[in-house]
Amino acid sequence: MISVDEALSRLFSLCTPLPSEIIPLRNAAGRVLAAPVVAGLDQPPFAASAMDGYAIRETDHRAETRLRVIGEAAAGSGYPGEVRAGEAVRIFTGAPVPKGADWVVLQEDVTRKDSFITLGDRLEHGSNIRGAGQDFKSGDRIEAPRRLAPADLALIAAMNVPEVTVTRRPVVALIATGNELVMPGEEPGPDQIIASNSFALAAMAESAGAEVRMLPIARDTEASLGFTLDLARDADLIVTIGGASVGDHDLVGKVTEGMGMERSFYKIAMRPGKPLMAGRLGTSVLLGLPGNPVSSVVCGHIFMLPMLRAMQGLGAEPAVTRSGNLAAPVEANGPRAHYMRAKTEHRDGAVLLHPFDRQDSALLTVLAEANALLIRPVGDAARATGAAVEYIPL
Ligand SMILES: Nc1nc2c(c(=O)[nH]1)N[C@H]1C(S)=C(S)[C@@H](COP(=O)(O)OP(=O)(O)OC[C@H]3O[C@@H](n4cnc5c(N)ncnc54)[C@H](O)[C@@H]3O)O[C@H]1N2
Ligand code: MOO
Repeated sequence: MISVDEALSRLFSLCTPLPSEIIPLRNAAGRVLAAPVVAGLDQPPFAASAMDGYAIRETDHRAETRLRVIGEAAAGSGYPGEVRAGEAVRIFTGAPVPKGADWVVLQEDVTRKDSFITLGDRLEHGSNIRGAGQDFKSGDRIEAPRRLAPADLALIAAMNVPEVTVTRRPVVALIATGNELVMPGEEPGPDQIIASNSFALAAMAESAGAEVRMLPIARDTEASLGFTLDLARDADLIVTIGGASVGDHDLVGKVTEGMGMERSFYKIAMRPGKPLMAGRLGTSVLLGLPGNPVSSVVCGHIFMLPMLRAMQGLGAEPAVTRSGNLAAPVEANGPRAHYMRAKTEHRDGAVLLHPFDRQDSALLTVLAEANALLIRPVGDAARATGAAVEYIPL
């Protein structure tokens, strides 16, 4: 059995960044930038007022000065003339500051009578002017790769860039396997259960930017599995669920190899997740997850999500880990790295981890309560309350 790190590094070597495509900015949320975005203008393009008030000269910004109002500047329609000493232009937030003016006095700080204003006796500091290009300048860049967050979309829009070059979404084909499975909403037979894992895995893959195809459940026959795998041929990543272990009905390894899969590995020193398998099948990468619901989802976090990020050009990075402290003692760990379902508690600036008592890899109720995977390294000794540990936030 290879280690989790070795498995991940073999998986990364199967994943190459996908080609890029140009898409409208409106559709770019969550996509990964594949080419830099270059600003087409300065922002703001002109010195702009940050407040509603009066544009004046700084030398007139003196308590109780009286100034003549000579015109108005609003957002979208500036004042065409110049502000001279002793003059003011009524100005609104976002309007270009007229020539000659280098200060905006707040309307709250003046009294207006007819076409004159008188500044108060207590004046605020600060010019209330946003300098041209103070946010960004023409030619400034947003570098790739970068997953586009909502604020990035606003920034790109402000740069006057209506389309972006992004990495194509990885196409993920999800195949649940097993005679015992029926889809939610169907009537299970006496020996059957509901297929559940695919729903978590589909949601996870989609949140990582993938396009997911949930294929029909494959039955435990070579013909059914072969037929369903054929439907997945054009996917970038084929994820099978179940049928990975050593039972007579665990056919994924046999069938995929019969179809020409070059196996990269089978079985890893991980709990849950031991019977993980991977390889290349035609132009796809195949990730064979164990069927136990928790095993498949944990492997989804540790392997599938980093693979999807690598395919989108975000580099070969494992799941993010954080440091915390045990809120309860844990027993010594065995020969497989254990990813224990746990819940975090924030206390006095530290993160405390409460591992769940029940760690059976079939317990979806526990998984749904967990927000962390507490990592127990291979052969780790028993640890007392307070011991420093690493965890993966879920
Ligand atoms: N003799 C051995 N038996 C087992 C071993 C072993 O080393 N020797 N490993 C165990 C471990 S660890 C795991 S993990 C499981 C994984 O087995 P499979 O990948 O072959 O999974 P299945 O047998 O198909 O299913 C396991 C379990 O999960 C249920 N399942 C499967 N798919 C789904 C689904 N899509 N949604 C919900 N539940 C699903 C299935 O009904 C089984 O109960 O093998 C151990 N056995
Ligand atoms: O590897 Mo299995 O997932 O321990 O239950």
